[in-house]
Amino acid sequence: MQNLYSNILLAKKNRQKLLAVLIDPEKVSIEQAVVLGEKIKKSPATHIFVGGSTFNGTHLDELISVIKTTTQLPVLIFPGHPSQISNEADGILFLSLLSGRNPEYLIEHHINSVDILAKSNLEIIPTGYLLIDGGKETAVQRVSQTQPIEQNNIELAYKTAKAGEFLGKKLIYLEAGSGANQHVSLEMIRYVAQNIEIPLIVGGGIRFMKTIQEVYNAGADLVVIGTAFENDSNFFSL
Ligand SMILES: CC(C)=CCC/C(C)=C/CC/C(C)=C/CC/C(C)=C/COP(=O)(O)OP(=O)(O)O
Ligand SMILES: O=P(O)(O)OC[C@@H](O)CO
Ligand SMILES: [Mg+2]
Repeated sequence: MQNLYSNILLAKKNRQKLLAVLIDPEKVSIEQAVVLGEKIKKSPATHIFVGGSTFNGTHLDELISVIKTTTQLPVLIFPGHPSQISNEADGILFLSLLSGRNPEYLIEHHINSVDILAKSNLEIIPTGYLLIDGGKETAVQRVSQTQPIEQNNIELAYKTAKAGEFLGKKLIYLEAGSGANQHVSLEMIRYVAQNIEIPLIVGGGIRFMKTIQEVYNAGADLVVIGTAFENDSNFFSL
């Protein structure tokens, strides 16, 4: 029995902020994974997310088991596709792309994941995933063929997140897209965080330690760092 979600809730209750490092399996070899795992172990990260928009699942089990030899941090699958599910992880963010209107990303991939998930020990965490315009076309947008919510449409972001909560999602993830020019605005984070009960994840385009703090202060419970750590594995010690 996993307790990933209850630990996230507990952290929120205690105002303890969480930090996930995103590992893109397409960019990391098995050899590199050992070094990366050691770096993550020394970093302030509390979670490891594994996933990529275009990854096809090759060497995923091995990659995760190698990472797990280096660190005890919980590993959560952050899937772009059902092929990215691995039983070596601890849990999965069962994303539904609520900002878009593509049925594949609202329900189809989920149906196609049932056989593997029903047999797995993964803790499944229903997550409302909202793509917010980050100033350039992102991989998620391209792959999912959906339009992001405009940065200035705070009302729509809020209503989409709240509808997700009413639907029973356990987390809301505001995503500006990997390598976004602009992260989700602090104003949008503040408004959404103040008006939902469930924990809020924010990621995409966050490049500085200072920004992580600002995003926390605006109300994010968990921040995701991908590109900044991919480009510099000493990012957190700067
Ligand atoms: C439910 C299952 C198993 C699959 C569908 C899950 C859904 C709805 C995904 C939403 C759309 C999507 C393609 C999300 C990708 C999330 C992700 C892993 C992002 C990180 O990858 P990037 O870093 O953006 O990709 P690149 O490195 O390829 O640019
Ligand atoms: O790569 P970055 O820009 O840090 O984005 C992380 C994550 O939110 C992408 O899905
Ligand atoms: Mg990436």
